[in-house]
Amino acid sequence: MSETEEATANVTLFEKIGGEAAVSAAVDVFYRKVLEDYRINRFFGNSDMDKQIAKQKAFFTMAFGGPNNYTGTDMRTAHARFVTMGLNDSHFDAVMENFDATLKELNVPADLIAEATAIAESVRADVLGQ
Ligand code: HEM
Repeated sequence: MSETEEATANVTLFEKIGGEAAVSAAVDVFYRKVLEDYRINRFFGNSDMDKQIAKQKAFFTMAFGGPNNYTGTDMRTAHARFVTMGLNDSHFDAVMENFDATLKELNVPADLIAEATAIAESVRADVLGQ
């Protein structure tokens, strides 16, 4: 390992991506895209988006290795009622497309996008009740 690699080995994705400001900006852009996406926006028809955005910021902050202030529900429980509405892999894929497009738009380097995407992918089975 080079000195630079050693120095960055313990840095969390949260820090590498740019900390609170970057996660906050990314979640705002992400939900703008999700709400414009006809494939998935119906699921958010009854949602309080300010609350949802705040929960999602806390969730991704925790999932990316930042401070854990997430007080929301676990992923399986939180999405169970949407599974009964037909939530499936195609919807999850659409969310991931918006996630990827958001990080690209914010010029997040490709290796960090790959790391963030793997984390988001890791909740697929829980979100879909599989
Ligand atoms: C990377 C995948 C996903 C993550 C990390 C995620 C994360 C979250 C979190 C943290 C919450 C808040 C839970 C709470 O209320 O305590 C939530 C709620 C919700 N999610 Fe997801 N979610 C994902 C995928 C999806 C997908 C694929 C859909 C539908 C297309 C979806 C639709 C919703 C809706 C509608 C709510 C409820 C908002 C409300 O309370 O009204 N999520 N999600």
